Amino acid sequence: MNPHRKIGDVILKAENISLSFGGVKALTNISLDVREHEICAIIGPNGAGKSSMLNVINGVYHPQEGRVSYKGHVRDSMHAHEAARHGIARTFQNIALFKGMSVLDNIMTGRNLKMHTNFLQQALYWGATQREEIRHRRKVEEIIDFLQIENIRKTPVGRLPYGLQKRVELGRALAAEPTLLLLDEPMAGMNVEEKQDMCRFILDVNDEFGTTIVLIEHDMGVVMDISDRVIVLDYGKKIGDGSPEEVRANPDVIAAYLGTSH
Ligand SMILES: Nc1ncnc2c1ncn2[C@@H]1O[C@H](COP(=O)(O)OP(=O)(O)OP(=O)(O)O)[C@@H](O)[C@H]1O
Repeated sequence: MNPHRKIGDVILKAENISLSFGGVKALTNISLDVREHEICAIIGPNGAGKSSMLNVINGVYHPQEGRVSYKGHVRDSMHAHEAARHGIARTFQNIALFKGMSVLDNIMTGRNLKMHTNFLQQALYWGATQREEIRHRRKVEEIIDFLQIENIRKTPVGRLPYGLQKRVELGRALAAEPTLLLLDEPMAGMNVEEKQDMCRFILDVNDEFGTTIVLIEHDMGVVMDISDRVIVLDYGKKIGDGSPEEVRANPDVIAAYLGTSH
């Protein structure tokens, strides 16, 4: 990791978040901070509430209690499209790409929020629309270079191996030029080599673009290797929060998570 990386101020603050689905308490009184430029992992056994927490952060779920502030602004209720507009992008546990579309076109869909011209403007101002299109294409090509997927840019995503599909999904999230990138199990189902590649890309995104990253990951080796900080959930409660070394030595975490054959 780049020794000159500088972790900044708190960019995202969740305070006393509680979320239930009917009788199921998915999250109980969770508070957490994420600092600018850091890589923060959320770990915990199945059903611990990790995905729910990510969904609260990007406005998909609305907690019954607590509040979230992002870049200093408190949000009582924020919707997913607003989160995206404010620079929060995410990938999903199950790949959510258009399988019949090419890699290039899939990544281009990540630019949607950046497109300023509407249908009428497109009809009236053809030149401006063309220039905007060229600008977006250039950005997408940069991402394709960055992720080293030039050779498959025209390939329909459904024909790619799983590891590459995950990389394309990362590309689509990057196309939105996010400040905060949420990754839900970016390495699930990958072989060792694919995991190493993905780790490198995550570290490079953080390093080169300064993107703050919150990720959910089950692979402990990966989590401990790439994270600045690890937050541990168990049965919807926070039981650990600290550096990888601190979390590794936390008895509650060992009992709840690391001690199990997860
Ligand atoms: N939309 C929903 N409707 C009802 N219950 C839900 C919903 N989403 C999550 N839950 C419940 O909330 C709890 C936390 O689930 P969540 O998916 O957040 O856990 P997780 O830590 O991400 O699990 P996993 O590692 O298996 O993905 C579980 O008991 C789950 O069944």
